[in-house]
Amino acid sequence: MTDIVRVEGLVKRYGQTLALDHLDLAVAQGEIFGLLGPNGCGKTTAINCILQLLTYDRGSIELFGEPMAPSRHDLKRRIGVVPQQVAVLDELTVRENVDAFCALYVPDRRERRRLVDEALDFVGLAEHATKRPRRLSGGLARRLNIACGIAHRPELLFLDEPTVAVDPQSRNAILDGICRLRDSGATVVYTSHYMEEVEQICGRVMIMDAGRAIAQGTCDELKRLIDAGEKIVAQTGPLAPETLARLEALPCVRRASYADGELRVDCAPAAHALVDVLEELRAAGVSCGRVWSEPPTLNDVFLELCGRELRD
Ligand SMILES: Nc1ncnc2c1ncn2[C@@H]1O[C@H](COP(=O)(O)OP(=O)(O)OP(=O)(O)O)[C@@H](O)[C@H]1O
Repeated sequence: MTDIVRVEGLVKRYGQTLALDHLDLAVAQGEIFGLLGPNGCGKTTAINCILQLLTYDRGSIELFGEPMAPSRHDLKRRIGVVPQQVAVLDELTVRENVDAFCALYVPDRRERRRLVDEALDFVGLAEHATKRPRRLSGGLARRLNIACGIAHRPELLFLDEPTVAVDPQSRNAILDGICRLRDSGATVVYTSHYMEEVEQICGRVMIMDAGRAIAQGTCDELKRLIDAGEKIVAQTGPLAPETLARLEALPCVRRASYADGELRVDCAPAAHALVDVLEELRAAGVSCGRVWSEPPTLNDVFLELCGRELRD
């Protein structure tokens, strides 16, 4: 598969702050690639360097197989950007905003009318087309931000935390829309500090911390990097210490603990421990309320690789 984005050894300093520390990145055609990391890890800086909106100290950047440079307007034309902050003009209506951004790339007025209509439909804003942006809710304003970034039909789209502080309905509409863009052939780079979103839509993910790539791969590949399996949780009455000890003695169990009416059992990777755990509880005469099993999450991966929670 062709790499649409290829970044090698990217270094960016802001004074004493090393924001990007020899970052390598390769995004294949037609994938949604997630940049996942806590606030301040360098996601926005990476995107802005790739787009040549920031100068950088070292490294090489290729887009569509060609070297990227500030003067490469031919490449920039093929890119869409949805910045982290909603960046629209309050003096213009919703429709006029999308048209103004689209006009940067598409001079023909009639073609633009069709593209703007399609973009407004796509993000579900057609009925708000004549409103001023300030009359939109936060979620709808973010959808407008997206419409402005996609109306000219970019082949490569950068979305920088597009769902921060949006309502669940707009969030789902945004995530669904991004998958539809991928299905129509676009390549998407998606930054987020929400692991659930990244797991939901990204084919491959890079975990970033302190300007560095900590790990990358599919979500399943990342989870296989760590030494953790499923968590089993059971609602029970208080448990005797011997019961916890017997559970911990099971070969598939790493740790068992009890707090606030819930038994929590951390299992070894790839272990199928539920039956063994339930049998041990039954043998000890413990009855359970609700019992569930949670697979490891990207937060567990981040915790193990970086020593802290993704959101702390
Ligand atoms: N203009 C700037 N001047 C100085 N330091 C900056 C500047 N912009 C970013 N930084 C620093 O560079 C590092 C990376 O910031 P960046 O905004 O790229 O991270 P991020 O992962 O996108 O975080 P967020 O999700 O909060 O935007 C941080 O330590 C930040 O404080």
